[in-house]
Amino acid sequence: MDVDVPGSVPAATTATPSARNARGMDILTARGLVMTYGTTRALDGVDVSVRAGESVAVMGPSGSGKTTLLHVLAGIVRPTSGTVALAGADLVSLGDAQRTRLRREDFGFVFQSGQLLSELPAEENAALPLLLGGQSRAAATARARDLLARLGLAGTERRRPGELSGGQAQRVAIARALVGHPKVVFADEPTGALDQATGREVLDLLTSVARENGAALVVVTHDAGVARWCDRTLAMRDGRVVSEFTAPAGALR
Ligand SMILES: Nc1ncnc2c1ncn2[C@@H]1O[C@H](COP(=O)(O)OP(=O)(O)OP(=O)(O)O)[C@@H](O)[C@H]1O
Repeated sequence: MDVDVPGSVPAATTATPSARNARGMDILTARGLVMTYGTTRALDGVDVSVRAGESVAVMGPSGSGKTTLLHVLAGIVRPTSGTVALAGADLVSLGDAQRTRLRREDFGFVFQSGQLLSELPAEENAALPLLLGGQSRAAATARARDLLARLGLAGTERRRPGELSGGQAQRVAIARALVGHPKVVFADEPTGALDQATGREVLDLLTSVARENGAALVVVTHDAGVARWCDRTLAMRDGRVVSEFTAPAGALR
């Protein structure tokens, strides 16, 4: 699809110092990202900064490099060249074990669908990162239940994924992404498998609950209405960020 970002203007003219400092310090900074697959330049010189607690939507046509950018920012793949730093620490040069630990402790992930374990009830699915990290079952499920309630799922904590609607299952996945107090949540088409109304409800919850929990959010989406909930929207084309829209300060979000 084509990007339709209302009022979008070239990136270089939007990021004024006052707007950039509105929410906090840069937590994630990428410079000069290039990613080539054979002759394809999936990323062709991308600079991106994400501030602590900020929500950033990434939009663009199919093949423009959105998922590649998300994976490089999250340390899932190494770029061909360029740097990614989390709170000043260079992700690209870390060893695999350190990058895995950092991903587990500092990042949360929400994918399109199919990420819950079918045999576990909602609260254990949501608590999983804490349980795997060695937290007590009581503390982990208490935190998970709090988040599930905030996401409108009070009363469904003991249901297994097969007993939840698609929108409810994605809300459990959001709880799981946030349960460990990550610095950044990455979401790749988190509403792609949902109808538009349910998808918008889930996006609204994802952005507001991430904000409440102090997590920055980077979300790849085809829903042009996402600018309504995110602080900033980046539009990509041919491996580059071609425009950027910053929501006005004080916008109702
Ligand atoms: N592992 C890979 N091997 C080879 N080429 C790849 C690989 N991953 C991505 N590409 C190519 O890089 C380009 C960008 O892909 P990417 O998945 O990042 O785009 P996208 O904007 O997320 O697309 P979509 O909206 O369709 O998911 C495409 O041309 C794609 O074919």
